[in-house]
Amino acid sequence: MAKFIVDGNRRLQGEVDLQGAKNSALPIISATLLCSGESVIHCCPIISDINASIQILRYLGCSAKLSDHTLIVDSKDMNRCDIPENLMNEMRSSIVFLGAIIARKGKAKLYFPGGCELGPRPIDLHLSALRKMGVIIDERYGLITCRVKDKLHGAKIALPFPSVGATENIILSAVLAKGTTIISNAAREPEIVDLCDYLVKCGAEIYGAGESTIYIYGVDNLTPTVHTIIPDRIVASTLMAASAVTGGELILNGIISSHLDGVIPLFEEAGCNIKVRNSKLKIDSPNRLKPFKSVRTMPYPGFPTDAQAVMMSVATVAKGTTVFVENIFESRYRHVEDLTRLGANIKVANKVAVVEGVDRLFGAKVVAKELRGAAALVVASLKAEGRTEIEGIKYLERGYEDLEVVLSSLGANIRKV
Ligand SMILES: CC(=O)N[C@H]1[C@@H](OP(=O)(O)OP(=O)(O)OC[C@H]2O[C@@H](n3ccc(=O)[nH]c3=O)[C@H](O)[C@@H]2O)O[C@H](CO)[C@@H](O)[C@@H]1O
Ligand SMILES: C=C(OP(=O)(O)O)C(=O)O
Repeated sequence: MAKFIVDGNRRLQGEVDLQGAKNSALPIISATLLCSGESVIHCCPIISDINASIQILRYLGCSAKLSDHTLIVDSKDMNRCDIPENLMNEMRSSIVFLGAIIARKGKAKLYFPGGCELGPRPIDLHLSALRKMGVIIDERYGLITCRVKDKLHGAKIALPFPSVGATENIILSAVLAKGTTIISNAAREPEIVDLCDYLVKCGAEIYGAGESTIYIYGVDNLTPTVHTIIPDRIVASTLMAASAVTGGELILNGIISSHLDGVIPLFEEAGCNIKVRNSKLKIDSPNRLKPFKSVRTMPYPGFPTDAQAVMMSVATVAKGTTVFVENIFESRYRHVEDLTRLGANIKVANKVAVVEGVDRLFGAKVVAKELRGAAALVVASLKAEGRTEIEGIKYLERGYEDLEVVLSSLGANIRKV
């Protein structure tokens, strides 16, 4: 089992290029099933979730080749409409193959998805929307069997919560459905916009992506295209957090600053000086950070739940108290126990965590339990005095490409063993 060894308390300094967004690449990869032929996806991050998606594409009969961050998918020979349990278990995003397979084949047989445990992650909103669009669904023994009686048809779908995955599955099924689909209370994340941009380039008719109401007019077919994945705003937040805890100076290349609107003001509250020019962001951090006023996770454009854990690592060494409220997932404080092991002072009660900043953190052996919790441990370990060993790196590798190499290039003493 791979682990990180980190000798902390070194100031980070330097410049890095941002990787492509995992949460954008994954639904776009499943969307390649909708255009029979060769799609070219640039800036694809090299991470284990992308590898899992490639395995699913190949199982379905498509060819998929990832080389130098460009993924070429040819879906013309797609000849299956099922995904086996082991591949579904690899990641949460396996579920966004559902909408695309149904749209392309009129039937699908999938298991419930796996992925990081953050509390219950039902897919009831995905399934009830598909039912409204004419899909007959049987759920038994963890298997979801779907078939379309006649043709997939558009529908008016009001989501009770702006679920990212449900919005993506509805879009994927609606682009080739007969008639109009209107999604109200749709998720507004930049990754939804990127998926829609890709589909529109393929010939889909989608209006309102990035807003709460999305209109999709079904078309007869889509043609493959070339697309570049947007930069990863959560990796950007993680690197900013890593730099901030060490009092460092970091330049991030390739950002879209509006995607960081929920995050940048918090770093400024903490006393960091941030300058943005075009796609470059520079963050200079003081030796001692101030606490955040509060960190409350919300659907986009609010503060992203995926950046909560790394911001908590920043708060552990601020001079004062920060209150966190996790509003999206029931169990997204699993990193707290290990941060405490490094010397952090954190109390959790249900969705609230209160972090009293401490003067120093100290290296220890810790075990990551999920993706962003793993990133939070890496951030804290960079500040900790002495050696930290972080197990559970496989979770980190779901979403971060060569994080230890990136951090080493900034002066961190971190290695994978
Ligand atoms: C691959 C990907 O893009 N993952 C992101 C996506 O996950 P994901 O798409 O799974 O997240 P959702 O937006 O669907 O989930 C948010 C909340 O809605 C609930 N819910 C969701 C669907 C449903 O059918 N029923 C239901 O109750 C979930 O349990 C959760 O409490 O958005 C999350 C919220 O921004 C991010 O943390 C994940 O990184
Ligand atoms: C929770 C995440 O991903 P997933 O939905 O794929 O588990 C994440 O990216 O932080």
